[in-house]
Amino acid sequence: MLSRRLTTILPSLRRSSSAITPIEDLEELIREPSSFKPQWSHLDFLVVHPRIRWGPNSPSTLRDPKLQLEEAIALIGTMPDYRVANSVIVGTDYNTKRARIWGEGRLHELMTLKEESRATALMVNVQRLTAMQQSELFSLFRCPIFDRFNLVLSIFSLYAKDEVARLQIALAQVPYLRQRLNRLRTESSSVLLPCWSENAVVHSEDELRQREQWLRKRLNEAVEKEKKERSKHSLRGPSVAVVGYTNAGKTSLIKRLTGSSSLRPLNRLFATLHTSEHSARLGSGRVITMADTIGFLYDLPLDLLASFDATLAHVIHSDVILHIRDVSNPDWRAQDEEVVKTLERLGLDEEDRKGRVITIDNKIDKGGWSGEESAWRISCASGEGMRELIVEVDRMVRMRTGVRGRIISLPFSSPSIQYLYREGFVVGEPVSTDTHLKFQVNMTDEEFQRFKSFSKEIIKTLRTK
Ligand SMILES: Nc1nc2c(ncn2[C@@H]2O[C@H](COP(=O)(O)OP(=O)(O)OP(=O)(O)O)[C@@H](O)[C@H]2O)c(=O)[nH]1
Ligand SMILES: [Mg+2]
Repeated sequence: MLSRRLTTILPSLRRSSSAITPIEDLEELIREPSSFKPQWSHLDFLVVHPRIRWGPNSPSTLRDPKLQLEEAIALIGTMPDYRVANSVIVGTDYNTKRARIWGEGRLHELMTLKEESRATALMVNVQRLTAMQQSELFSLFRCPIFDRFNLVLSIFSLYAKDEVARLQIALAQVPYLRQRLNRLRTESSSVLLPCWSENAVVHSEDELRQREQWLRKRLNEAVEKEKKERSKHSLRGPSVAVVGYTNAGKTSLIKRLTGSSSLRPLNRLFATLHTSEHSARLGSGRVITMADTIGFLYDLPLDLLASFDATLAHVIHSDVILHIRDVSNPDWRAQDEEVVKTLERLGLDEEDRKGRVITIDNKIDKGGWSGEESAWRISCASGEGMRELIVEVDRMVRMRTGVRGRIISLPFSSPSIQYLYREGFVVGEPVSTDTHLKFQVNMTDEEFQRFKSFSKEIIKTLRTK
């Protein structure tokens, strides 16, 4: 019989556990960043990676358990006050979905390890523990029990900078609560939730449905407002999005190509949590808008990803997508597979990918290469391969946006000249005749029509003056 009396001092909760948060309080929680925080301010983790034993039902995975454990440790390192006290890989028949995951012997070893390491939290490195598993593990370990889902949710809630992000996180928490509805009738329920403290027991399906509807409505409104704001400040030209596994070098690449001083590459998972846009000028003179995006992560739960759809959705509609991979990471193949899967889940099928995605092998200064002929090899650190990549981006942008070369002849004093330069349409030096300048420009048909109506407008204004 397992000892249920093994206790640890529970880390103090930010707020005392309460019943359901009424919608009015939720509103306040979402408005007020300082109250929207992970539930625990400081934790020392025992990280356990369950290595699934090979068997007829085991899932196929390219991943090395050691690398998976390292990634879980790096994820915890993303939180400023979370530390890893100890970590271990333990064989398991996880597929059997046993309530306690491991047998008694293994559990005893883990509980001893937790005590010896003075850990105050347990992280089981699986996508999501069932409500039953979480509750059972809590009754044994007497500390907060994390899986990848609630760890990622805690990270997101700590760094949620605006209302949209906070609403997305609150929405992502709904299915989590629903799964635990009515199942948990112990004290444990109040410490199982990653964000603010709530008690799943007192929720009813109706209350949750109301909350979900309210959150969706608020989220739609907030997204519309943000869209309007964005369109006011929106940058010009074709759109190029940079996607990839977290820490692959997306921000570094955009910083290299745009020189944007606001970008800060960091050696941290999820360093970028919000899409941002930056202007770059290609060799052809075209101005493009580059979007830096949130990194993908192995096993990032679908509903969590879906809750961040609002940000990622427009990325998928970019004219060109750069998929950057860190080929110096021994795990790059599995990461690559995960990114491709995620893009598919977001609606980018194989055919679409072929015509729109440029695959990039980054960090070649650290060694490693995918061996794939079609991948562009670069180093954001040394700048190697950058020139060739820019030429390829230019080619792809032109192909995707149907840009054609044209000659436009304008009088020396035409105000439209400024327009052509400002929009980045001009290629090379103009040729002058006695009265006119001849410009070689690259424009799509749509841009040409817009230019013509702009010129007409200008001429009209000049005439009426
Ligand atoms: N050696 C080397 N380091 C690189 C290179 N590119 C990026 N890095 C480093 O890799 C780390 C991650 O870079 P970021 O550009 O922040 O990566 P990211 O893909 O934006 O990461 P997230 O925003 O966290 O998803 C930083 O420490 C960079 O300095 C490279 O070509 N060579
Ligand atoms: Mg980044």
